Amino acid sequence: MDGGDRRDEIVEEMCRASVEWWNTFRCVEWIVNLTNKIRRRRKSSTCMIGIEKDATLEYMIHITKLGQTFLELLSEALGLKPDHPSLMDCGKVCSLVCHYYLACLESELTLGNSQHLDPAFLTLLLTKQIGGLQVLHQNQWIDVEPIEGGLIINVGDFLQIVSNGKFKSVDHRVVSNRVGPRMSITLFS
Ligand SMILES: O=C(O)CCC(=O)C(=O)O
Ligand SMILES: [Fe+2]
Repeated sequence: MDGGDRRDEIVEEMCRASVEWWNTFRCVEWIVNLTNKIRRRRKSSTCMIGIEKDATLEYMIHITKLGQTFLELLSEALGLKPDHPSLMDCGKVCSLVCHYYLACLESELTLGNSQHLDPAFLTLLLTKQIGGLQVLHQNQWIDVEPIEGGLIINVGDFLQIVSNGKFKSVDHRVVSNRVGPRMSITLFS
């Protein structure tokens, strides 16, 4: 993803998102292509506690690149050059976190993940089918529906700082579900 023909349009949408205080983005179809590519190479991978090590490493490489492309687009949305160093140095260090939320019969009594902001530039979140993520927008919790084969990208604290508050760190939480388990893989970049 580099925005291709739609690059200008995407940058404009990002500007609008910051003005309207939506700091959650959806990146569709990216995962479908990547999963197919990784699957073709699966045979050579080594299993580590049920997680395929090679596939995980390959996923990290691609998603880190995607995070950097996203930062380029955000730079442009801030009126900077896409390779502006202050933003390009961000996103070089990242960590991958996997969450496993059990189904909960009394889901109204608890949360999967309580209200918080992410201490990162961007959070790139992969989750399938089961919802639960909510973002706080104008004092209301809004459901962020998972997109099959897509990613949810949230602005974190550091991006809020380097953008002088133009992009806002997303206040979010994960509610519990009666169905499950729900899994998510988060890259903090
Ligand atoms: O599991 C999710 O959907 C969100 C996880 C999250 O907010 C986090 O890892 O910081
Ligand atoms: Fe988070």
